[in-house]
Amino acid sequence: MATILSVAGVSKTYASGQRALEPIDLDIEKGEIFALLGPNGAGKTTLISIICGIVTPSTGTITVMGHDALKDFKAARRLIGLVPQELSVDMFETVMATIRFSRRLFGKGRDDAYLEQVLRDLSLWDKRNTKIRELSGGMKRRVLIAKALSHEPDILFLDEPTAGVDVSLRRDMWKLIHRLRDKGTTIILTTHYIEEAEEMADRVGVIDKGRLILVEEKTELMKRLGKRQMLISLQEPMTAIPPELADWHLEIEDEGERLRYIFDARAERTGIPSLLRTLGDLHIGFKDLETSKSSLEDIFVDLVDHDRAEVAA
Ligand SMILES: Nc1ncnc2c1ncn2[C@@H]1O[C@H](COP(=O)(O)OP(=O)(O)OP(=O)(O)O)[C@@H](O)[C@H]1O
Repeated sequence: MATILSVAGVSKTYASGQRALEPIDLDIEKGEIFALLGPNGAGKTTLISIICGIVTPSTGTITVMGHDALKDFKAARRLIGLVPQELSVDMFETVMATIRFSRRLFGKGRDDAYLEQVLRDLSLWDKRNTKIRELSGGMKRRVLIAKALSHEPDILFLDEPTAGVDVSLRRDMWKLIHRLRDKGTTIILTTHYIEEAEEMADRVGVIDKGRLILVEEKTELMKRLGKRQMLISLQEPMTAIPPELADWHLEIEDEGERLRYIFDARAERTGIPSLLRTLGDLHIGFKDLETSKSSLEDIFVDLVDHDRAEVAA
């Protein structure tokens, strides 16, 4: 895969003295969906704003398809579309006028056929002559995406694309983002919703207190750090784990009604058959078994907690 965007040694200390980013190195591959995860104030918006030329970095360089984003700002910026968190449109303009204007700002010639396609893809075509203030919140968000796509960018940044959006609209957005990727757009999004990253991202970056603490393929990450667990609902409550079951490190839950067995999702041998055999030998009856995998959310919380514990130590 070719690198489309390269961030090298980018750090930021705001004029207030607030250190928002420690030096960050990150390469984005052409055609991927990259999700940047992090708690509030971690530095996600700062990083995106630096790449998009809205905030000046304190150190470092950014290269967008061979263009230095600081020295050759216009050329680099033309390759990028940004969907900001906040509404940034003239509410009294129509949808079509807004995106035509935005396209012109980037020095692109008029191309109504392209803009029609963008609006159709976003289910906004019927609203093209509607003033933005008359649209619903979800539609307004789509206009922001249309605006960001108006100049045919190669890379699309979405800062919290579905914050405050209801579940069905969120799912529509996910489909839309997938479609854009299928058409060849590279997508970088920030999100609080881990489910969003789990659903969409090819790769995940985790940022905490201005440091990029991890960048990894999502499926690898989930395999590597994911755990599985089995819940065993007992016929008779248990007060203490019998010594014969010590090897499995079981936990007693629900006042003895359930046993929890946590095991490694990668392990070939899970220990479940021998555990069940031993339960049988001990005449411990169970009503139900339930297994589940940890979600990206569990992994994320573990990672950030672990990172904070290390920084504090
Ligand atoms: N213009 C600014 N001046 C001073 N400090 C700022 C400025 N913008 C952001 N910060 C600080 O920089 C840090 C990182 O903020 P940033 O907005 O990048 O985080 P974030 O990960 O996007 O957070 P959120 O998820 O809440 O949007 C925070 O401590 C924030 O208070």
